Amino acid sequence: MRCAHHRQQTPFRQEIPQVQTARISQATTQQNHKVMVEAMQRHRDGAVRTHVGAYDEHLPSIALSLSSSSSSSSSSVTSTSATIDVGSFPNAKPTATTAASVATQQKRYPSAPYYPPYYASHHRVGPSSSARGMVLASPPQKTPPTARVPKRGHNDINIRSPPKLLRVTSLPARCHESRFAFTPFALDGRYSDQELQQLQEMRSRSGGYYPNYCCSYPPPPHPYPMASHPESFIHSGYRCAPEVIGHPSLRIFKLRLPMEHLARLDRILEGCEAHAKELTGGWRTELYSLTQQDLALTDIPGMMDIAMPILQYLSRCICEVSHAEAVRVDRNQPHVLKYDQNHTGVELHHDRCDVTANLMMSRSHTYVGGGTYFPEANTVVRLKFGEFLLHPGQLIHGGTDITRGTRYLMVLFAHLKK
Ligand SMILES: O=C(O)CCC(=O)C(=O)O
Ligand SMILES: [Fe+2]
Repeated sequence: MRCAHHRQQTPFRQEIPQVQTARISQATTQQNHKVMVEAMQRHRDGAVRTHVGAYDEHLPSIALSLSSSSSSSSSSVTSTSATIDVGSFPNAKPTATTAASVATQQKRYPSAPYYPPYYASHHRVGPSSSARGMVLASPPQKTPPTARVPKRGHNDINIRSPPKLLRVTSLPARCHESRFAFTPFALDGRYSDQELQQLQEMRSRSGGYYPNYCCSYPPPPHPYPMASHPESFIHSGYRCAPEVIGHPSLRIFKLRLPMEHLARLDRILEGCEAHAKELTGGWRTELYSLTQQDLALTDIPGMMDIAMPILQYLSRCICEVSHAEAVRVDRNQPHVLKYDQNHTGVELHHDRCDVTANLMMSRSHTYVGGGTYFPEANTVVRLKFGEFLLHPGQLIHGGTDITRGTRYLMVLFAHLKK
């Protein structure tokens, strides 16, 4: 049965990597600010939340930076402040702050030349003289502010529609003495305030990525680690700690099938290839609209019996990482997806399910290229034989092209029962 909408293309997201690139390469220009604001306006509809007062480059696709500092000499920077019109958002009101995580950062890196980027008190946040506007600016600081935690509700602003950049001004500042700028984030509602704080925690670990690092970003003390709070769980004697890919809030997990199930993967592939030979279209079953070579195991006699232990294992893992009691799978699940020279990859899209499982059925030496690309994690995940990925179906991802060989995945679209 054809299910044209199961993988949904999301064209507005596809442009985001460009925005990211623009920010990395030329984020110090006013033009870039404009580009980003326009991008934000283009890509966001409905409720947009602008988070004022924190840098975060770990939201590459949703954090659109309007602030910048560029080295004009070894000891000075030019920072930019801007005016945002919030007059058209009558419901603008403060919400929670992320400053607690700034304090945590300071504790963690006490000797680093790290200045908490923002506190509400450094900004003049409030209606400007033009009644319709809100001026966000921060006076230079003579001394680095000490860690302190503003009350919740200081420096975030909720708005109902995208902000409008009215004016950008450049202000001189002394490096390591002050820092003033701000960063509106456009958030799409999937992030809670708590998650925002976690995201904020990661900011200083990406030295080099953000162009301002020269001034106040300490070098990362260690590479971006696995989850700070890895979720581990036990299955039939197995202790399994999923590796977290990207930021934990993205909920991308890499796991492995137990060894005893691996041989089943080869048997399933043999069954699929034999079955495809019998079909007029071969692998071209038109099960889905974006991926082009898929076979539903339910259509191949005997296959579900072989796949059942794997399916159960995947389901249990999905339950564990999602805190769900049970999973329900769609029709045609699991299915096997084949990439070869006729179908090399799949564009950015999201899957119409709560959790997607992608299980690698090919050995790494049998193909070149290929991987699961998550723009929000800025990562291409390459699985080894028997490894599988769990990710929210709604998280944008794509399959990067293979350039040689054949890459098979077992894919499961799952819905959670809580
Ligand atoms: O090729 C991949 O790794 C991703 C496949 C995918 O996104 C899908 O099957 O929906
Ligand atoms: Fe997908």
